Amino acid sequence: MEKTFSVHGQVCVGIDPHAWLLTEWGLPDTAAGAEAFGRQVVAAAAGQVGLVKPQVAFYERFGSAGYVALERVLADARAAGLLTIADVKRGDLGTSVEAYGQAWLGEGAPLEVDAITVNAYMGVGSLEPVFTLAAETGKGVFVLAATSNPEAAELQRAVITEGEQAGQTVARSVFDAAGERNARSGASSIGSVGVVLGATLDLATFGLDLSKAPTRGLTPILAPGFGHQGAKVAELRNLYGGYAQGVIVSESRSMLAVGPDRIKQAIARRVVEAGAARG
Ligand SMILES: O=C(O)c1cc(=O)[nH]c(=O)n1[C@@H]1O[C@H](COP(=O)(O)O)[C@@H](O)[C@H]1O
Repeated sequence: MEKTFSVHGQVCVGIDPHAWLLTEWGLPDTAAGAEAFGRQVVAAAAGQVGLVKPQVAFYERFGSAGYVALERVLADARAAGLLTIADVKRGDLGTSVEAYGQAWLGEGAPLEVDAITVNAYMGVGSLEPVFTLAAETGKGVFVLAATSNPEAAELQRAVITEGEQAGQTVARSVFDAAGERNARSGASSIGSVGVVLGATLDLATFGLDLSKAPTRGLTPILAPGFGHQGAKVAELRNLYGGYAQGVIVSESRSMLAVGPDRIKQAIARRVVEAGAARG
């Protein structure tokens, strides 16, 4: 990831083929339309950024044809040297979560990507098989910790009353669990267990203090919420403090909505802004 960041910066282009976007791009709201959309976004992103994040839901709505479309988009991204984050928000236990891991992070799997988003509602520990697989394959996992949607605050700000994490918010316990794994793995730079921290949030109200970077194993942060949801790239350092070097600045609609003819320029603009914000 450091190499990607140093060569291409921290911007990630979201690939979210909403029905209305397909219409605006002159494409049908079908699997073929979502495929063409994804492949055009990949072509525009190639060479400008290091990361793309397809939102799997927009492909899944077309069933098996949607998955074939997604496989082709992912193949294009790989061929273009882009790292891929599948936004699947999976979560389960035991051998079931292990199977999800193999589906997305397994070497040679049809849907193989470089990282996935996961949900810790069944406990961070339930995701251990995916963390193990990610470490073995050199891939990444982003655990939802403080998400950008307003409905999440009640649950994610809730304070734990029992066990080792008593007194911490749920969001903080997820963040700390990721940090512990990155430090434990001996990573001297950016670790493989990341968290999702929405850029629209006041993270202090989630019990999170990001002012100082850890001395071992920086936890990477997937940061959606820029652009359409209102967060500003120029605020990167204010939002993520000592962790700013490991933040993936993710945007979908705000870049995609400019249309196929102008998306390349929109991406280029954001890369410059994020570079300036990172300092
Ligand atoms: O995991 C995510 O990527 C995610 C987490 C979060 O807290 N908020 C959030 O918006 N997302 C995703 O990031 C994308 C945001 O899209 P835009 O709001 O169009 O930039 C969508 O695919 C969301 O599902």
